[in-house]
This record gives sequence, C-alpha cells and structure tokens, in this order.
Amino acid sequence: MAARQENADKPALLMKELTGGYSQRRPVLHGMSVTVYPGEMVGLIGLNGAGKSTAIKHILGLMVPHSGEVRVAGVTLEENRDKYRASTSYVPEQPSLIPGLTVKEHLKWTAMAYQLEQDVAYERMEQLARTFRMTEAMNAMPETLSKGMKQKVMLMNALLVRPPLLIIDEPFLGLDPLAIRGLLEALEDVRAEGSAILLSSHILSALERRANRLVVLHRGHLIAEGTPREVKAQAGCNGPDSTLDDAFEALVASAEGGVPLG
Ligand SMILES: Nc1ncnc2c1ncn2[C@@H]1O[C@H](COP(=O)(O)OP(=O)(O)OP(=O)(O)O)[C@@H](O)[C@H]1O
Repeated sequence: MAARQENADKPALLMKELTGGYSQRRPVLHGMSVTVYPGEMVGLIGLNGAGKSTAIKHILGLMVPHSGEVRVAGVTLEENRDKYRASTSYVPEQPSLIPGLTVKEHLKWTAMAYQLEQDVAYERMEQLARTFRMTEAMNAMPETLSKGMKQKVMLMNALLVRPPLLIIDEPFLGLDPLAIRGLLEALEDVRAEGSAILLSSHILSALERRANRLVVLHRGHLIAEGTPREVKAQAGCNGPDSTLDDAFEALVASAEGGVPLG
C-alpha cells in the first residue's frame, strides 16, 4: 500500500478504455481499464475465453488497440518503443526455451540483454536456483528437463530481471508445491523492490491469499475489481467461509443474467 501511495501518479501499467481483439468487427475486449502500481500484485481472472491472454497480448504490444491506450512505465509503445519493451518481462503459459543453451546460459543471456550488472546477476541467479531447487540443473539442456522444470527456467529468467512490470500467465500449472511456494515468495521479494506484477491464473486460492487486487474479466468486460475482500463483497459473498471461488461463480452468474448481486 505504501508503494502504491508513493507512486500513485506513476502506474507501472495503465490500460485505459482498451477495446481490442483479432478483428475490428468483433472486438474481444470492450473498454477495459486496469491500473497496476509499483509494488502491487494484481490478479487477472476470468473463464476460458474471457480475454485474459488477449489483454496480455495488447499489453505486450503484440496487438494494436482498436481504441484506448496502454502505457507501461509511463509511455506508450509508439512514444518510446525501447523503454516500453525494456520495462516489461513476460512469462507465457507454455515454456519456450532455446535448444542448445543450458539453464545457466539462458539466465546469462537474459542478464546481458537487460544489461544487468554481473555481480547482481550472479547473486540473483544463485538465489533463484536455490528458491526453485534448480541448482543441480543449471548446466542441463532444456530438452532434458521436465515440463515443470522448463516452466521454472522461464520464471527464473523473468525474476532475474525485475522490470517495472512483470506479466505472468498461469504460472502455477505444472509446478510442484514447493515450487509454487518458492514462486510466491520470490514474487514478494520482487514486489518489495518495486516491480508491479500482473498475474493471470485460474488458481483463485493463491490469488485470494497473495494478490493486492483482482480484475475479473467476463466476455471481454471488466465485471469486478478490487481487493479480494472487495471483490467478494461485490459478489455478495461476505460470510467468513466464503471463498474467492464462490465469489467468482456468483459474479459470472450475475453477468450472464442470473442472480442479481448485492
Ligand atoms: N488468434 C486468435 N484469433 C481469433 N480469435 C482468437 C484468437 N485467440 C483467441 N481468440 C478468441 O478471443 C477470445 C478470448 O480468448 P483469450 O485467449 O484471450 O481467452 P483467455 O481468457 O486467455 O482464456 P484461457 O483461460 O482459456 O487461456 C475467445 O473468444 C477466443 O476464441
């Protein structure tokens, strides 16, 4: 919260009234506005097909908005392409590693690309290897790693950089319980240093415990936003045993024309 107040005028991500998608005639996103401040972790949730990945593609500058704008670290892609790109680090749902480069070489390459100081890079690499229990796999080739280990390498690369905005798409799938715990702790460290995190996931229990705020997307419309407690209240789920899963189900039912909320 303190970080948010200090940087209230400098969001890491400012998505304003974004309408976008794959065809002008049938937008996927309808006037979506999301702000993420330095030091915050915001959870992006929604059913399959709700538009989460499409929103992420717009933030990454891989798709051009039909209207509205996206600012990362204060700039649009058109205003300052280099700053925009250097300010974001992205972990996709599907790991994609470079054949022929060891785990350590992937990390070194990332450190060079983002011009990290060598001492800082090595210290973080060692820490990340311990956090994700990958010390023994640092010299392994990607093709010899398990699916979860490949995902860990992707996460380690993103966490090495600590950019203003870290975007992670469904990070928990395929990770073992200790890796999930390690990831959540590593994200806390990254946030403490001022990075903002936008995390898309269907694992609502983790977001309920760890996210500062949630953005609930349904059919490309933002249907709820706020702290986990606020989102539950918006869904009318105020009981002590109510979970974010209960709230999400109620919000979707309401958006589909079912039970009115409140
Ligand atoms: N390449 C594409 N071309 C055309 N339409 C697409 C494309 N990718 C996704 N869509 C459509 O855009 C809508 C939103 O999809 P999107 O992938 O953003 O959903 P999502 O919330 O990320 O879903 P999931 O939880 O399944 O990953 C869906 O109706 C989908 O069919």
